[in-house]
Amino acid sequence: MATTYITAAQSQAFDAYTMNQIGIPSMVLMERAALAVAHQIVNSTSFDLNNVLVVAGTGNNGGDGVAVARLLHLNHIPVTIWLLGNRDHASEQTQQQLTIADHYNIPVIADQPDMANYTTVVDAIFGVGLSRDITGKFADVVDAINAAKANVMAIDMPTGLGTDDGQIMGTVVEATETVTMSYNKLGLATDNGRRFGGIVTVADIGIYDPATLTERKS
Ligand SMILES: NC(=O)C1=CN([C@@H]2O[C@H](COP(=O)(O)OP(=O)(O)OC[C@H]3O[C@@H](n4cnc5c(N)ncnc54)[C@H](O)[C@@H]3O)[C@@H](O)[C@H]2O)[C@H](O)CC1
Ligand SMILES: [K+]
Repeated sequence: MATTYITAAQSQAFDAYTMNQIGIPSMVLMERAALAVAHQIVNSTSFDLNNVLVVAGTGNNGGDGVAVARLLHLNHIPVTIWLLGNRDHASEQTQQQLTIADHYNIPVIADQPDMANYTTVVDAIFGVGLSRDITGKFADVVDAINAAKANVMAIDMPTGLGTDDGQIMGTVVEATETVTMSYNKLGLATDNGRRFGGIVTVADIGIYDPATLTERKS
């Protein structure tokens, strides 16, 4: 069966269709995404789970990351969330995920930690919402992740890699693995995609392609 590759716009359109036309709540899609990522982190041989750092943006990619942190915590894996930005400016779903994480007393830090303390990093900074070059503080965070020895699991896309064309948008996370939602992404099928996305897993999270009204093909 041929693999389907999509763009960021298609990904966002399929999400919207599944939520708004079919009626699956965004938090359900986010939970299914997080379950797929957590499952891969636990079952892959790539990751030493002694101490995990989830680096989360304030968009829904970050929301996925916060949900992954909670799932790892429930799996008795030590995990810390490094939240990049103001919690009050986070998306509705990400704020809800942070409130949930608070109930489990999962530490949420704002300042860069000593990266040498962590054995695995989860890249939940930007996904298909990346819309411009990464600069300033965000670029410094990407550099810190790449300088660390820990293996990296990227959620949906390695932060900084263009979803549609695999262009490096200022800088890019060097991921060991990527779990991308619903369909593979055109940017992951490029030389940069292979180099910075690492091993790619496509997670079926119940997103439907409105054009074919069928489940994900493969
Ligand atoms: N229900 C759903 O929509 C699901 C989405 N999933 C996950 O959501 C992300 C896409 O989330 P979104 O909030 O649209 O965008 P990001 O989190 O990727 O980016 C956040 C935000 O950041 C801003 N931004 C973009 N580029 C830059 C930059 N270079 N510097 C600073 N800020 C930037 C921009 O405003 C973005 O909106 C998707 O990847 C999935 O991980 C779920 O997985 C499934 C359900
Ligand atoms: K990411």
